[in-house]
Amino acid sequence: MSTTDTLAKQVCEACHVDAPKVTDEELKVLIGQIPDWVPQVRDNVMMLEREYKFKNYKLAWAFANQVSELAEAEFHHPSILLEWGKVTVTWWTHSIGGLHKNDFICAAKTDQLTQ
Ligand SMILES: C[C@H](O)[C@H](O)[C@H]1CNC2=NC(N)=NC(=O)C2=N1
Repeated sequence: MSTTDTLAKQVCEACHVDAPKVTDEELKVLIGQIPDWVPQVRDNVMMLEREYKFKNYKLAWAFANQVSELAEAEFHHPSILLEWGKVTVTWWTHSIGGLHKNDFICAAKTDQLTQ
């Protein structure tokens, strides 16, 4: 079982405003488990982002719906940009303005949707 699988098998914990952001050390370890995801910083908020490519709009739309279902199941919600043949998914934790372990779990779960 890959470390991504391990991460994907975990469930998100309820996140409160004083939940800890991942440390730099944790970031290094966790990002290694989801190698296709890129840390991005926007308005001083660190996020995880990945682009998924599809043959057409309909397939991209169906994937975006699967990600939305995942978000509701985990009650942790990403930004989803749906375009023709492409879906960009961005995870971060609004309540702490940065990255929590939940974001890495959800990124790994998002990857599993394409397998
Ligand atoms: C309003 C609602 O409680 C919040 O948006 C919840 C649910 N979904 C969430 N999703 C994300 N990504 N971060 C949050 O802090 C969060 N909190």
